[in-house]
Amino acid sequence: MSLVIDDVRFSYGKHLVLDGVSLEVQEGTFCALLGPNGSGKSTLTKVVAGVHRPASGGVRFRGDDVLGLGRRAHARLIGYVPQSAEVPFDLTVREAVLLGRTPHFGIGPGRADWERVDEAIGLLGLEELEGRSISQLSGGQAQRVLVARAIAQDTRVLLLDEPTSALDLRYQIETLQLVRQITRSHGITALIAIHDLNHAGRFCDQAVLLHRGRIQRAGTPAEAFDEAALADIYGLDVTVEERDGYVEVRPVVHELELQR
Ligand SMILES: Nc1ncnc2c1ncn2[C@@H]1O[C@H](COP(=O)(O)OP(=O)(O)OP(=O)(O)O)[C@@H](O)[C@H]1O
Repeated sequence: MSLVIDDVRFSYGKHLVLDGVSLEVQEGTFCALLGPNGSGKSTLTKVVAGVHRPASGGVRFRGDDVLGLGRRAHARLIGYVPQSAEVPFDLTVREAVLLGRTPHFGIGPGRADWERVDEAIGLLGLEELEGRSISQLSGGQAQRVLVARAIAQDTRVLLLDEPTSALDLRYQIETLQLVRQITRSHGITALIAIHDLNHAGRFCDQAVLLHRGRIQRAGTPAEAFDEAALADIYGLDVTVEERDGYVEVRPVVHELELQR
């Protein structure tokens, strides 16, 4: 039982961005997508989210084709947290989180929908902001609303595209802990595009390193974070050590020699 990405190729015009990406993520696994800027992480999450249609290859969940699903069925199966989202009209935080419930209800939300909304607002610590207009939120607050919306959507798969990039340290940790916890408690499969190798090493079960649209290494973080491979992919020397049971990656920083 797993999410399978099978030999996906995708181009923007003539620019090939995903060059035969294959990946299997078991149910209940928290998987990190890592790699330098422009390596294809966002594009891969967008393909799985149904935003982009691949030129070839497929995505399956529990053996069923995901990309052929209608919009509503897809949204009941897969939740997606984009890097940022524009909402065409102004909403309160609570209304924005309710948008996550639209694949589940008919004419209007029922009590169970509002319960899920309130639960997600509580999980993301947004209670004090719930009546606030989303146009008045800080970047990090808006990012937490997007995560709450996806959690309220109550899907089997959760895709998160750099959901912690605007969060302060406490909310970064809390959000990653929350996602890890729901993968454990609800058997949800989560795929997160993230830059911080150490956060991935601390919270994720599986790590996938993308470079120029291809997977270079995959496995547990300890397996994937190979010093030579990371140096090659990022163009920077690093050391990898185990600390308190987790892998820790540190850049080797050479002082810049500035020309006078
Ligand atoms: N809408 C677009 N049109 C054309 N090219 C795009 C588009 N979006 C992304 N690209 C290009 O595709 C490549 C992969 O981009 P993508 O956003 O998937 O990378 P990423 O690994 O998520 O990068 P980052 O870490 O900077 O967010 C890049 O070269 C980028 O310039």
